[in-house]
Formats: sequence, structure tokens, C-alpha cells
Amino acid sequence: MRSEPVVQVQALVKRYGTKTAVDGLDLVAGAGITAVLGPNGAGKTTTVETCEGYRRPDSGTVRVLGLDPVRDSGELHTRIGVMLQSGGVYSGARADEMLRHVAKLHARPLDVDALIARLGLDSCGRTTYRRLSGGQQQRLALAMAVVGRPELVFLDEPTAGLDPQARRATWDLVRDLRADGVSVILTTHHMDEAEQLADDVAIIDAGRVIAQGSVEELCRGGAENTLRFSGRPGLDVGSLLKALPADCTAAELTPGAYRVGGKVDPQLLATVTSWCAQHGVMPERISVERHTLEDVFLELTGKELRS
Ligand SMILES: Nc1ncnc2c1ncn2[C@@H]1O[C@H](COP(=O)(O)OP(=O)(O)OP(=O)(O)O)[C@@H](O)[C@H]1O
Repeated sequence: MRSEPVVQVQALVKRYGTKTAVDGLDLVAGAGITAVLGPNGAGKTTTVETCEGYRRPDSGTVRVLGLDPVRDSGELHTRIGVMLQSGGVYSGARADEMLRHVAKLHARPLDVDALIARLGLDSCGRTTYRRLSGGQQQRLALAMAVVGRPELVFLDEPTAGLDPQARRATWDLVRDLRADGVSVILTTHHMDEAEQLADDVAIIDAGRVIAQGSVEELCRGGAENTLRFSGRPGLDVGSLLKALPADCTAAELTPGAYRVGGKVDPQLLATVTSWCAQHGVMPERISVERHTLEDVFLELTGKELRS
């Protein structure tokens, strides 16, 4: 494992006209897999594209593998892999040709045929890019990002739109990359993907990193268990909180979806249902569950992750 960070972003600011997309963001990513989560418009893509050298910071510093992504872009692009969305690919080229072409640009590429088989692309080698399905295009973009055996790979929503089987194959490939010493910066809208893969998670909101740590560390910050129930939107959460023991939390995460954190035991369950009875609330779908990354995300951002 490397001791120096693979990505180091300090006080990054990026504006588009009057819109501040990234607002003094600090992020340090070490070896392994770092998942970057955030609601729509949080500034994830802008941050990642700045790390890839495609955008120039308005202020702040960015170092990737110790290099400046703008000044040292030539060297950096031989050492990183970037999963481009469909815009970066010539649509008339054949899938296998494109992959072999990219492999030839690198000194120690992965075995192209093995990679094609691994990602279930064997049936579409001779097909032109434009005729591939959305999921096949997605997998080809992933293959092109990793075929050069980069030290660091940026994956932008690598499993968006994939069926469960292709999703699992992608996760396995990402795990193998890590085992092979490749670091991964993974932007995702899927909590389960971050929980499955990430050594470290950075949550971005409104252009800043608002929390970072392992899944376990982030979840440990909250309660061990969570009591959830649904009811009519806009219940008086302050009044519920007063009825609960002092170390409990209560929040309406999304309209009508309530979460109570703390030492969730039968007594707490009774207190919540009794409060509901006093306030004429029929709680639906009461459940006691482990505190998840999604709970942490909703608590911190107040927003659902998915668009
Ligand atoms: N080229 C651009 N011109 C103007 N505004 C932009 C541009 N790109 C992004 N923005 C704005 O900057 C903000 C951050 O966008 P960004 O794409 O970085 O967020 P994101 O977290 O990746 O969002 P999503 O999850 O929806 O992809 C948003 O308000 C977005 O509308």
C-alpha cells in the first residue's frame, strides 16, 4: 500500500459563471477504493474532472499521484485510467478494436481477450460502438479505463443501468483491481455499491466534503440500531424528541419517513408508539434495523441519493 495520498485536494473552488459548483473542497484519498457520494449537483463530477485534468481550478490545489493534473497532464494520463461516458468514443469503431488500440498505448496492458470475457463483452467484439446496448457501452468504457493497468482509475457511476449480473461482474473487477494494487476513485449513486466496495467514503454536499471515513466509521457516528416508521408528513419531531431519552435522535428524513436513533430497545419502541397514539398518528411500516450508510447520508444531507 502507498503511504502518500493518491489524490489530495485542498481548498478547491470551481465556478461556472455565477454558480459556485465546488466551494473550498478538501479531500484526501489514499490507496484502495474511495467512494465519492453526494446528491445531484453536489459537485462530484466537477471535482473528479478537475482531478483528471479536464477542468482548471479557480483556486485551491489538486495533486493526483503527486502531480498537477493540468501542468503534468501528459505524464498523469499514462498513469491513470478514466471511465469516459459515451461522449468520448468514436461511435463507428468496433468494440474489440477500440480496446486493443487503447491497450497498445500502455506498457503493461491487461490481457484484452480475458478482459472482454470477464465483462461479458465477447459477443459484441465485432459490433460498432453505436450498436452496443447502453449496458455494453458502459462495460466497454470500464474496460477501456482499466486495460492499461493504471495506478489509479476514476470510475464515474460504473454500474448505472447495468443488470444485476453485469453489476456483480463489475464489482468483482473493481475488487480485483484493488487486489492488484490499483487505487480507485468511484463516484456512485448506489449506497450498496459504496458499502460493498469502498475502503473510504467521502460525502460531498454543496461543493464541500461534509464527512469522510470508512463505512464503519461513518455508521458508528450514529446509533447502532435505527427505528423507522412512516406516518403523515410534517409530524412534530421536536415533540417526539422530548418524549424520548436524552441521547436519542429523531428526524423526518423524507416527507412521511421518520427515523429514531439511540438505544433501540422494547421500551423505546413503546415510547414511540405511545407518542404516536397521543398524537393520533397511525405508524406504518415500523421496523428496527442496523444503522446504514443511507441513514448517515440522509441525516447529513437531508436528501435522497438517487436522482
Ligand atoms: N458546465 C457547466 N456549466 C454551468 N454549470 C455547471 C456546469 N457543470 C456543472 N454545473 C453546475 O455545477 C453544480 C455541480 O455540478 P456537478 O455536475 O459537479 O455535480 P454532481 O455532484 O456531479 O451532480 P450529479 O450527481 O447530478 O451528476 C451543479 O449545480 C451544476 O448544475
